[in-house]
Amino acid sequence: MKTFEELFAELSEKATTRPAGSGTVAALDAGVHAIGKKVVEEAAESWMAAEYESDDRAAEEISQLLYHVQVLMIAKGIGLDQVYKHL
Ligand SMILES: N=c1c2ncn([C@@H]3O[C@H](COP(=O)(O)OP(=O)(O)OP(=O)(O)O)[C@@H](O)[C@H]3O)c2ncn1[C@@H]1O[C@H](COP(=O)(O)O)[C@@H](O)[C@H]1O
Repeated sequence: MKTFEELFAELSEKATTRPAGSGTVAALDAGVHAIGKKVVEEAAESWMAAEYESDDRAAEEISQLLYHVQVLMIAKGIGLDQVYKHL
């Protein structure tokens, strides 16, 4: 288990070190357009799971949404503080 901040630190490190086999590196290489499509896809899956599936399934889809949102942030060079200042 990891926190939102811990995942962001892990993904940021992967973006810098670019380890072989990293899905995050592949997603970053695919670009903002492709990452954005994944964000929309996972948002829709979160919505559907919340309406029609168990709370645990909804939580799983939401975790995937948060992951892809973080990848989008890293692709754009947007840090956590830049987002948090708007909360
Ligand atoms: N938390 C996640 C995470 N959540 C979602 N995903 C990706 O998002 C996809 C979402 O699942 P779906 O079932 O919707 O995907 P799919 O449509 O079948 O998959 P694709 O064909 O789109 O890949 C997963 O297949 C993963 O590719 C994640 N990929 C990685 N992480 C974590 O990110 C860290 C770095 O991962 P790597 O960069 O792969 O090392 C690790 O801690 C991982 O646990």
